[in-house]
Amino acid sequence: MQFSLFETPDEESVPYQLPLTEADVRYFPNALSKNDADAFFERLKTELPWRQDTLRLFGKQVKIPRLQSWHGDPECTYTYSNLTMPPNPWTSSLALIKARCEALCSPNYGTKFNSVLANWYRDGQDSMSFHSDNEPELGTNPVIASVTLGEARPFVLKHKETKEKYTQILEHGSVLIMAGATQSHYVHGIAKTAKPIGGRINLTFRHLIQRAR
Ligand SMILES: O=C(O)CCC(=O)C(=O)O
Ligand SMILES: [Fe+2]
Repeated sequence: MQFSLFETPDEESVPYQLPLTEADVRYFPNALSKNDADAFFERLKTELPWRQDTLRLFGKQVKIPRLQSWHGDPECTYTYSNLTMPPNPWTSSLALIKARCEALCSPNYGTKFNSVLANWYRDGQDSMSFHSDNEPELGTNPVIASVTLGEARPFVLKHKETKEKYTQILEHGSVLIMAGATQSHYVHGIAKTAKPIGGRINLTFRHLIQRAR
């Protein structure tokens, strides 16, 4: 399969700064062209080694309501909700999308990503509860690039103190960049919906800091 990753010229990917206090969140609606986004969506569904992970909650093993796959440089073992995940290697599509996210980050942050968490929301019953991406490995004020492929879903940011909520619909081919103090002041999540909807793949690119040994 041939990807024309930079089919969308940079100047068309104008970011929208979300009107949030104590946060820095930018939304690029057409970060990937429609053709590339369609092709990546189909390819990632079959290319990634999707796992159904479970969590221990109130003494019971509970299935996480989505499938996941963790990828990155070899040193990027990730601990998430008591799960320790050694990284799967980069695939060609993940590496191409990573390059696109780094290009979008370059004017403001110059972040290079070394890992990505892929989430597959199979239907409206799959979700992600409110959380902050504030694991110690991410360091202070992490830059996180979140890519959406497939069904658009509302992404809700909630201020930790005022509880004020802001919703951004994340569309097919979009990239959302969270930076600055966003993780310190807000939680974010994807709610379930009873509507009959299709699948969505989300990729959150991160830069993990290696702990001194
Ligand atoms: O699916 C999304 O848009 C959010 C994913 C997310 O918050 C995460 O992986 O930490
Ligand atoms: Fe998150």
